[in-house]
Amino acid sequence: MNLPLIDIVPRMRRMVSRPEAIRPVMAIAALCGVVEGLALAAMLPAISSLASGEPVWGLGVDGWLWVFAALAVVSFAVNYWQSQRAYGVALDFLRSIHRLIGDQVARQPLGWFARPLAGRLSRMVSTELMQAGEIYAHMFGPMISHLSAAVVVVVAAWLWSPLLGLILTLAAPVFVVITLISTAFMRRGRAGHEPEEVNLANRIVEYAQCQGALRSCGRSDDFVPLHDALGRTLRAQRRAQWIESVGMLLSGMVTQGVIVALIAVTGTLAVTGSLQPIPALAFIGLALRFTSTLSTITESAMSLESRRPLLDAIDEVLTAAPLPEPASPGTLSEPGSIALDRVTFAYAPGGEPVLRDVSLSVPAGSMVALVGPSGSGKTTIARLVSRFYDADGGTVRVGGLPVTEQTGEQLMAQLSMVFQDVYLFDDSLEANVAVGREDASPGEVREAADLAGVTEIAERLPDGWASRVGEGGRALSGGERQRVAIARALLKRSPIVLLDEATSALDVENEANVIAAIERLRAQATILVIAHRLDTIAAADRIVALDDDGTVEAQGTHEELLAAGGTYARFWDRLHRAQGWRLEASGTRIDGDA
Ligand SMILES: Nc1ncnc2c1ncn2[C@@H]1O[C@H](COP(=O)(O)OP(=O)(O)OP(=O)(O)O)[C@@H](O)[C@H]1O
Repeated sequence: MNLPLIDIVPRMRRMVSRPEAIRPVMAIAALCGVVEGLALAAMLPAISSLASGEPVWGLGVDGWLWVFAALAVVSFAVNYWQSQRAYGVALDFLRSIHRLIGDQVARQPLGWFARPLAGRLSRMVSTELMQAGEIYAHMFGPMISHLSAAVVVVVAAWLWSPLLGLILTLAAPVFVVITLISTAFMRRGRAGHEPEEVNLANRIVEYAQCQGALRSCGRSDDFVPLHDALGRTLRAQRRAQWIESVGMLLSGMVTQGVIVALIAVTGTLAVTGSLQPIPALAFIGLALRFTSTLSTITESAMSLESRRPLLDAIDEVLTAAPLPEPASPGTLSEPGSIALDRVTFAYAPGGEPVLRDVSLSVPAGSMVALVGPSGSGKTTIARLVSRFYDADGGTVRVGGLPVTEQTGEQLMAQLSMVFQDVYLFDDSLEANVAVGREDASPGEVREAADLAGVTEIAERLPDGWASRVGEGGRALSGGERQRVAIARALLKRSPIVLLDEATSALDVENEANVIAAIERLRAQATILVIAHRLDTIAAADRIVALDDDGTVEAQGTHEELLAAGGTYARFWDRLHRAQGWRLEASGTRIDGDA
């Protein structure tokens, strides 16, 4: 069991740009506590003086009232100073944590973003960081000042009367124990419902994203995963509330118990004559404030504990290890080429391999088509080439150098990715093409757009090149988005293009544009294409056919593979019949044998 302050403070020091500013804030908070503790302790001589009418320690009632007034002014000033400094640290945290998370995100391999942790990011940066900032602004300071006030009161009680000092000292460990127990209950409760809440948030996003599919099945009111997640979250919250309330109940009961015990002990001492009645009364007043200070510390510890899951999540993002890479770029022995040498890969560590012993080579300037049944690992190969993940066995080379020996920047400079789920920014059509190369002139942007058939899209849209494409590019069709991605690749002029052809049927115009754009890409880059269309497969210099167990079934030219028969010949035949049927049915038969 950990007292929150002990392990949370060092963790939070790593999240600010000026950790050295935290110590003064804590020191000032401790000073606040000292002043508060002195004011509480001054009750003993002040009440004694009031009751006896005699000066105590040279001060009468008036004198003690002045002491209280002076302490109140000092307390106000120190509290103000402390909160200003604490806000400064909280603002520093908010500024630097966004940068730290941003840096981490930029260093992570692309595969990291498929993990649930990445989904957690948006919730984290939108709401949870503010809550974490509150720890600096509102939690550390009061907790420390209450702690130091409690210490001052105990010391003052010892000085006033060792017997009273002993009584208060004995009460303190009870609160330490109760704080440990309550925070443990709180932690247990949170651990139960936090994962369910994250899951619920993911299901809500999924529900919003799959509205089209649900409505088309007439099931938009009945999304079972969301319903289940909601039920589980409610049950987990109820359970957590029970567990947390046990902690709070226990802490409340013990506080009351300690108060009663203090009053009983003091009363007994007064009755037996060990303590004068007036000092006993003053001591009871002090003891009441002392216990309320201790119980405030317990409450603060519990509030701090309630923030632990979000600190854990921030920590998990900040400590996520990027894929190892060298400090400086290596030398490329075969620029523009790709080679996989006996590559094996599983998404889950120790899980069933998705790729087994895959070897293939894409010489510079060639076009190689990857074909195979759904789930055979074609996209996974493209992901390993772009180092979304590292292979478990074998070597992936780009430009002749293993991807693990290249810096991320070096690898990305060689690649353009034109995948099916092309993401466009909510900006103009022109700006979306220009993303391909930062220093491209407007003329070069237009030229690339022209070659990829994007000019035709611009001419159709009401605002031409300035038309906004909507978030993710939703104002454009899938084929149009892919043309924009090809224009980016043409503009970037990277030596290698990884292309995942659209599986969905493109309209005739889009299809013709995409085919023409691929031809232009071919003139300037090596292309590794995940091919779904007859024309692309037939036009490739080489074809790599994968089997559904993630092995390479055969590779060679189209003619060689057809002549060899096997899976590829059957696959070709099926594709031929399917696409031939589709094109004839649309009334615009295009020769599928092209
Ligand atoms: N991020 C992931 N995490 C876990 N498993 C995955 C992930 N992505 C893909 N897989 C699994 O890996 C296998 C290969 O998937 P991959 O997408 O590479 O196949 P594919 O040949 O490209 O399929 P398709 O033609 O349908 O796109 C599949 O069984 C798939 O379920």
